[in-house]
Amino acid sequence: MTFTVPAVDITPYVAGGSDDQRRVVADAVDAACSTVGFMQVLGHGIPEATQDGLAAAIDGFFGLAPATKRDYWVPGANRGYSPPKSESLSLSLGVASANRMNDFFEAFNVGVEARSFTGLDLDEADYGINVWPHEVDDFKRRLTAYFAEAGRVARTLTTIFTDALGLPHDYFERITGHSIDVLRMNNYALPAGTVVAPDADITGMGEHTDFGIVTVLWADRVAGLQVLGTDRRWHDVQPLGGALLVNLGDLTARITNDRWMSTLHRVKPPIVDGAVARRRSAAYFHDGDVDAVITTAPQFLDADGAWPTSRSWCATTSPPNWRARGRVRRTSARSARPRGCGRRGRTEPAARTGAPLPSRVLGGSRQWGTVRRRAPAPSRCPRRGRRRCAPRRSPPAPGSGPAGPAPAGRPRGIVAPARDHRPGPTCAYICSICSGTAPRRRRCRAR
Ligand SMILES: O=C(O)CCC(=O)C(=O)O
Ligand SMILES: [Fe+2]
Repeated sequence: MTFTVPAVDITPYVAGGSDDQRRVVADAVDAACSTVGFMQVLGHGIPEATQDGLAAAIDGFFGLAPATKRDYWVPGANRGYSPPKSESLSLSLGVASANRMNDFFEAFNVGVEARSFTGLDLDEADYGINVWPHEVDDFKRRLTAYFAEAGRVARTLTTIFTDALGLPHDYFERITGHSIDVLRMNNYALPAGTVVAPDADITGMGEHTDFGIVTVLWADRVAGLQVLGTDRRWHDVQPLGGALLVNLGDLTARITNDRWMSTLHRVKPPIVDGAVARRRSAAYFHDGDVDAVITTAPQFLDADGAWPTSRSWCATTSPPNWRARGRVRRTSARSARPRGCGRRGRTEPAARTGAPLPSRVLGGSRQWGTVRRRAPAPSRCPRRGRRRCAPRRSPPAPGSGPAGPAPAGRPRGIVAPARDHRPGPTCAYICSICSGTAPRRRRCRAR
């Protein structure tokens, strides 16, 4: 099976188009979101000059001396600089990374501030306050210009989503009036002169799902981004010329009862001649209002109240991206659940009833460290009622692993409360760590 990230030209929504043209776009988006969770978006209308301005701002900042960059580190806030190895995104899945190393990317974040919504009495701590390095020419203007364009694209996409999903036309407007939107610029580079062994296991950014509504990703056409396919394999993805990559976050998966996919992805740079090619990206996260309540839209609840993807929860052979499968072949899938599955006969409360998920659990300072300390990853998988499979235990390299205090400085993401623990991708992910090192049954007791 070949893996492709479908290309969708959204011009009819950007520059005007007939109803028929828009329908074609909405159908293509529906297909991409149901089968891959990622798409290549063409016709987005962001001027090249604005993208060049973004690239110049990225180069300007990351080219500063390390000590200068650290002046813009705002621990505890989703703003400013995030130094290399200060974060480990696989912790968003409640586990340490397979190689026990933090991610080597460095990042800089800017975003919407609470104070820009006058009269709403929002808490600055839920949003963050931007810092603007004065050492970089035109930094604020360039980023503000790109931010506005990326936000426009994100909102255009949610308009397409309402058409594609048959939702009320103001569905997303109602939960994004003061959306916590953040632009995170990532720089994947090792210090000059670093020689990397050909078989070194280094992680640019650990595997994770995004947790908001939709992410608009500008990236260099350089290898490194990998997306997990339903075949359980990681696939290299680079943007097509002129395209932005777009992926869905966990909130959209929740709204659609996993009809649309929030897909695992990571950045693993290829090592060529002992070196890693520098790569830049800028992810615009459209995450929704801090006080929005995210529920499964009624049309995505099963008529009989059953959880449509229950097979995949426990199917020992189901791929991490289990959701589309379970949905598409709902009836037969259910009867084909494997024997001995601890989930058998149970129902999934949230999806069944559409129980609301307060997006406040996504908000706050959005610090991995902070959130993790408050809500440690459950040691039991609450939906299965069994112990979670444990990641491989080996002592971390000195000063490198996420053992010890959770890393402060992870400015995005949630560790959801137990009721939101998502056994599909999470458990599949953990098992993918276990696999290959020991018989799965011994290592992975949840299966
Ligand atoms: O750098 C990339 O291509 C991916 C970035 C990403 O996934 C993120 O920032 O969440
Ligand atoms: Fe991501």
